[in-house]
Amino acid sequence: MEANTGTAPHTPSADSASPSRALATEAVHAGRDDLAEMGLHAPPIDLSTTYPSRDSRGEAARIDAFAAEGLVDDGPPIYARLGNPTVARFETALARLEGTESAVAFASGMAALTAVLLVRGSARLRHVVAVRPLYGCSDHLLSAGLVGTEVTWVDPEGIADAIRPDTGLVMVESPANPTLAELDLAEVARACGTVPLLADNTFATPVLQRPAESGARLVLHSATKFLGGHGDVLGGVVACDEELARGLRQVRFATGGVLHPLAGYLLLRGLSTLPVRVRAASANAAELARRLAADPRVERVHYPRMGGAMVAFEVRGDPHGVIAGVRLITPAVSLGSVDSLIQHPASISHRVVDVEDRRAAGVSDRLLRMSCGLEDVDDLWRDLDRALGPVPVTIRAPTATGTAAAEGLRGAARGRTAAAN
Ligand code: MET
Repeated sequence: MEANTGTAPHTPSADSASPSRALATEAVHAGRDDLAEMGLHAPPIDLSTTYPSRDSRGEAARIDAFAAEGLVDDGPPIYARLGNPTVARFETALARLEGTESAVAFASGMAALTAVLLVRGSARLRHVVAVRPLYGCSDHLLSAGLVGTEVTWVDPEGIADAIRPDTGLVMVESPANPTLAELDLAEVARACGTVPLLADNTFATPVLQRPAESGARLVLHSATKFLGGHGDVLGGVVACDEELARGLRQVRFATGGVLHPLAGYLLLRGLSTLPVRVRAASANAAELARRLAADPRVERVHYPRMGGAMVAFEVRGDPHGVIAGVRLITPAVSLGSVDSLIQHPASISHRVVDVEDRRAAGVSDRLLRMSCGLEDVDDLWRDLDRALGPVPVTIRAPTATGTAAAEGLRGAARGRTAAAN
């Protein structure tokens, strides 16, 4: 049971006043700074749905403050939909890793994105400017206008011109799901002017990139992926300034897409190994990207300049055959686990995107997306090699096309990734 000690574990920025510490240190200590004082080592899990209080007048005032302004104080949360101390530890830690004032956690990445759209929409800023590709369900949520938004899709160069008086958000993902295309986030942020930029940082993680340092006001994660890291917890989180966080807490309270405390515990635990996992998985991905780029059965390889655990590649043969052929690598959607996963975006992660839009965004029907885990790289290659099938005698040598892909592969070929620097 999490004790309500007055150390405000459910105040997201509770330990943001501590001096700047390196990412590896924050990963294992942030969100846990009060534990020694409490006589604990492992973070406690608070499963309470409600919190007793004999002070109804005080609770009324606190509910007013929370509902009207998203304000959190040092007291217990009243009811689990307002907040939870275990979840707040994860929020504190993630905000520290992303270098933001606050973070607000949700039941999933899609619940987190929905809350952002609702916050902006409630200020009558319903228009969103977005750059493809995004994760398929993010694209679908915007395109279908399911929460009342209207989207204008643009190339990065078209962002400034697409902004209107009612634009409430610019949304990008870099490296993008699933093509791994990279954007210059500082340049994108400049093009946004005063409109908040939301950067989906799920693929990079704060280990490789901290979008807030480049001017993104909102940093989105599907926490299900690298933050959790073990494929056993669903969650989402937005790292941002406290002003936006208050709006997000109000929406979370009103709509109920809260993160379960056990998930909060697992995500906090996942963060402690995030830097080590991302670096090890990146080394595997860089090596596989290099081997794939040299393979005649592969048409094109996409690997980000910044490195990372994701690699995408277009096969000359049948992509479904590769999915059916892997034995060590798990043929499943999702990413960021300790074990390797592979999926066919046109069939799964980007199925809900209109086929023409999908192809125009570079998501070809022959594209496969692999999330590299921590296995031995030679075992992974043996599995991929077998799944790719026999080498036809007549086919050409592969090429790495696209500037990011080509640059990334040159980096990979040198055995260099951003994570290793
Ligand atoms: C339900 S499909 C996708 C899940 C996850 N966001 C992915 O890109 O793999």
